[in-house]
Amino acid sequence: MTGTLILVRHGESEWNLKNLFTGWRNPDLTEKGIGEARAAGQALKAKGFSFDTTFTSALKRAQHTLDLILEEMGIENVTIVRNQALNERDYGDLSGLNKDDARKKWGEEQVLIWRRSYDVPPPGGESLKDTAERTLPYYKAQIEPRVAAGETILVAAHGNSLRALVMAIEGLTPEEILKREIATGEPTVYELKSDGSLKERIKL
Ligand SMILES: O=C(O)[C@@H](CO)OP(=O)(O)O
Repeated sequence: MTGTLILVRHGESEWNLKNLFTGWRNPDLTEKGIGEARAAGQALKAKGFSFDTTFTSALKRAQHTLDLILEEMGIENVTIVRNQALNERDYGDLSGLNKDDARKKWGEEQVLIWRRSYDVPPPGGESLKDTAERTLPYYKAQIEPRVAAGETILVAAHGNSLRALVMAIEGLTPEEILKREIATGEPTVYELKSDGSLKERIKL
């Protein structure tokens, strides 16, 4: 038996547009982000998907994206599980700062290390490794068993919480996952085997 896991990053947020470090701060989607979420819903509808359960983070931009996808698909009665284990990585003291201003203050290289190293956290925040250490146990306990049992599950989350999941599902190294940019509002479909391992990755 195979199950289906669909991962989607939220649409463009107000702080993506302003080029601010976001993390656990809580901006909503922009008009463009709303359009991206609706387009994701249309793409999933065109493929005939329906969901046994859906998951999202405790943050507005991901929750709103999920709501818009379900609305576009005409799905009203599905369970929505919201949990902060799926939140974006906490950017600590960088949260709310402009990414270009941060580069001017700390230098290009240091900011790149904070943004795209595996285990160097930004001051007061989480590295990707820290993020994976809270996101993966949640995935293993709450999401993977459902997919392994043959369900179809949609997860609307964030660039770095999804990186943690993709790394585990695709068996990527830290170097490989850090090169993977997860675009806003573009669903990826994974067919998983009954032991949770990857059968096929389909980009919509
Ligand atoms: O600001 C953030 O929270 C994230 C995602 O937008 O940024 P980055 O691309 O640096 O991981």
